Amino acid sequence: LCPGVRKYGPRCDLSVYSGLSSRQGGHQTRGFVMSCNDDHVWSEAPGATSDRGCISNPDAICLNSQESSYTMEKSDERTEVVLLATGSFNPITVQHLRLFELARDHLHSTGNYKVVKGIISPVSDGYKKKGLVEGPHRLSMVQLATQTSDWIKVDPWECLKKDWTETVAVLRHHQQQLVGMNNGGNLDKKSGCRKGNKRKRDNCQDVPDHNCSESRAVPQVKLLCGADMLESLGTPNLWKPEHIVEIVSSFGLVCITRIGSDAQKFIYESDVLWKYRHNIHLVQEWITNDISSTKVRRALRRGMSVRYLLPDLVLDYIKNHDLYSEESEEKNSGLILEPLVRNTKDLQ
Ligand SMILES: Nc1ncnc2c1ncn2[C@@H]1O[C@H](COP(=O)(O)OP(=O)(O)OP(=O)(O)O)[C@@H](O)[C@H]1O
Ligand SMILES: O=C(O)c1ccc[n+]([C@@H]2O[C@H](COP(=O)([O-])O)[C@@H](O)[C@H]2O)c1
Repeated sequence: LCPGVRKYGPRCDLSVYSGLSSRQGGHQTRGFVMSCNDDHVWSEAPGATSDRGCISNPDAICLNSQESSYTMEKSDERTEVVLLATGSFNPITVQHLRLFELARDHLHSTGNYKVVKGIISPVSDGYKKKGLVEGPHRLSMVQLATQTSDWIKVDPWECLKKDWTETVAVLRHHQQQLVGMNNGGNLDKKSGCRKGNKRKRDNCQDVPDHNCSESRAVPQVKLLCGADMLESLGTPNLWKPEHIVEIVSSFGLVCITRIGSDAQKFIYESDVLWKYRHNIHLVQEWITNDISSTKVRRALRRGMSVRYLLPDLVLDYIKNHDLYSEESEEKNSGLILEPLVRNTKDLQ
C-alpha cells in the first residue's frame, strides 16, 4: 500500500493505473497496477492485470491493443522513448495533454524514435508550491483526464511520497523500471544493471546510460516539458547543476514552446544546454494558446467558466470536491519552495 494515502472523496469510477515493475524473486518481471478504489484510495494491486490486459505480460510494454508491443517490433530500428512529464498539474489542463501529442508527432517525424508511452508524474505535496492541492486529488484529476488516451498514463510514485523528489530521481526511477523489465527483474537496484555479471555491471554507470550494452533495447525515458520549465533551469538555486547535466546528457529533453518563453535563446545562452543540444528536442506549438493551471484556478475562484480548458470529467471532479477556492490558494503561502530550501541548505 502506498504510504501516506488517505481517503479522498466519494466515487472514482475509473480505476486503474498501470506501470511496469521490476520485482525480484522469480525470473519474470511482472507488471503492476495501481488502483484507485471507490473511496479514492490509491493502492498497488499485486499480480493484477491492467485494463488493457498487457501488464501481466512482462514482454509487453504495449499501451494499446492495436499497437504492437516493443518486443514484437524489435526489427524496428527506431529508438523507443517513454515521455515523462513532471509538474504540479494543479489542475491538469488540455494543454498538458497536448504536450504529449506534440512531442510524439515531433519525435516520430524525425524517423529515429518511436514513442511507446507517456507518463504524467504530479509532484508531491512536499514541493510546497503555493496553492498546491493534495496529491491524491491531483492524481485523480490526471487519471480522469487520461482515460481517453491509449498511451498517456498517470504515475503516483512521485506524488504519493511525503517528501519532494528531485526530477532527476524521478527520471532514474522510471528508467530503472524499464531496465528491470528488460532484464527479467534481475537488476542491481542502484545501477539499473543486471546482477551477477560483474564485468558488465562495472561497465555500467550509476546513472542508466542508454549506450550501456545492458540497456540498449530498453526504451529511453525523456523529460517532457514546456519552455517555461526549461527556463526555470536558470533560476538560481532551483536546480542542481549536476542534475541539469544528467538530465540533458543521460536522458534528454523534449521541450514545447510556450508564449512568454524563448527556449531557443535560453539554450543558446546556456553552455551546458548548448553542449547537449543534440539531446534537446525543441518542438514548435503552432496552435498557440496560453492555458495555464494558475489562470484556470484564478477563473475558478472568481466563479468564471473554465469549460473546454479542462476535460469535462476533471471539471466535474473539481466541482464535486470544491477544490479551488480563495482558501486553497493560500496553502503553503509564505513557504519557500522545497528545492530552494534544500539547495540553500547545501550551500551553507
Ligand atoms: N500552455 C503550455 N504550453 C507549454 N507547456 C506547458 C503549458 N502549460 C503547461 N506546460 C508545461 O507542463 C508542465 C507541467 O506544468 P504545470 O503543472 O506547472 O502547469 P502550468 O500550467 O505551467 O502551471 P502554472 O500556471 O502554475 O505555471 C511544465 O513542463 C510546463 O512547462
Ligand atoms: O529536480 C529539481 O531540482 C527541480 C527543481 C525545481 C522544480 N523541479 C520540478 O519541476 C516541476 C515544476 O513544476 P511547476 O508546477 O512548479 O512548474 C516539478 O515537477 C518539480 O518537481 C525540479
